[in-house]
Amino acid sequence: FTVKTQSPSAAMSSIAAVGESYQKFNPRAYLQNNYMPPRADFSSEDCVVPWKLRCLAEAFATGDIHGRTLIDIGSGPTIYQLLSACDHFEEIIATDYLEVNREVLRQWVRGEPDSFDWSPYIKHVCRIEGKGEQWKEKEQKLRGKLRQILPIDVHQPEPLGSQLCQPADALVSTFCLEAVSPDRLSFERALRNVTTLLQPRGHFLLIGALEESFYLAGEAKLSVVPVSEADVKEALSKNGYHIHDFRSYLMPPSLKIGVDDVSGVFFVHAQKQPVA
Ligand SMILES: C[S@@+](CC[C@H](N)C(=O)[O-])C[C@H]1O[C@@H](n2cnc3c(N)ncnc32)[C@H](O)[C@@H]1O
Ligand SMILES: O=[N+]([O-])c1ccc2c(c1)CN[C@@H](CO)C2
Repeated sequence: FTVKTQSPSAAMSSIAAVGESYQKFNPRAYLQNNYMPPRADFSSEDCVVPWKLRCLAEAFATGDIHGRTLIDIGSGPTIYQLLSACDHFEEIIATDYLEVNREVLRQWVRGEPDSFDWSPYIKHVCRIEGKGEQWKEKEQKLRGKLRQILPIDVHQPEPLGSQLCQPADALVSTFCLEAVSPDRLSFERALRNVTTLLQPRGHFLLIGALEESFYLAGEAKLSVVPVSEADVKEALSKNGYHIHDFRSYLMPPSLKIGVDDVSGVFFVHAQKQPVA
C-alpha cells in the first residue's frame, strides 16, 4: 500500500486555498443561516441552539473553569459561545481571521443599532443558568469583558503572532478548526497550534460539526474536513488533552436546510495535561 503523504508545499497551497475561499465569507448570510430560525429555535431543549448553550452553561457551572483570561478561537461574527464564560473570567479575547467578522463583533460591543440581536440567546442563557440575572446585565457584563478582538490564523505555529503576552487560562472554539482545515492532518496541526495559547492544566471547550463537508455563507461555499467523534477524540489525545466530557447532537432532518451538509454537532470539555 502507499501512504498518502502531503508535501509541505501541497499542504501550503490547500491552506492558502482555504484562506482565499474565506474572502467571500458573508457574516450576515452566515448569521442568517445558522443563528436565525429554524436553527435558532428556543422552544424545545431538543433544538440545536439550546443544546449548545446548555453544554457550555453546564461546563462552566461545574466551577472548574475559571481564571484571568479566556481566548475564543475563530469567533466569527458570533458571541453566544461566550455567554456562560463571562462570569468566570476577567478578560475575554475574541479572535478571527477576517476583519469583516472582527468589525461585526466590535459593532456588537459598541451596541450599534443595526448589529445582530443576540437577546434571545442572552435571555435563554440567563434562564438556564438560573441565577436570576437580567439579560441586559449579562449583555453589559460580556461587553465589558470583551476587551480585545484580535486577528488569528490557526495554521500558524503562533496563531496570534507575537501579540500574546502569556498563555490563556482557558480556550473556547466553536465550528472553527474543521471549517478551516483542508484535511485531518491540518486539523490536528491547527489544534496543536492553538494549544500553545493555553496554560498547562487549562480547560478547552470545543464545539464543532460532525461529518460535514461544506457550508454556505452568502457567495462563499466553504470546504470542511469531515470529522467523526473518534477523529476529534484522537486529535485531542494526540495533543495531550484529557477529555472530561464528550457529547454529540444528531441534526434532525428539519434542521437540514441546505446551508451545509452537517450530520451532527459535538461538544468536548477537555483539559491540557501538564508535560510530565
Ligand atoms: C464556521 S465559522 C465559526 C464562527 C463561530 N465561532 C460560530 O460558532 O459560529 C469559522 C470561522 O473561522 C474563521 N477562520 C477562517 N480561517 C481561519 C484561520 N486560518 N484561523 C482562524 N480562524 C479562521 C472564519 O473567518 C470564520 O469566522
Ligand atoms: O446547527 N447549528 O447550530 C450550527 C451552527 C453553526 C454551524 C453549523 C451548525 C454547521 N456548519 C458550521 C460551519 O462548518 C457552522
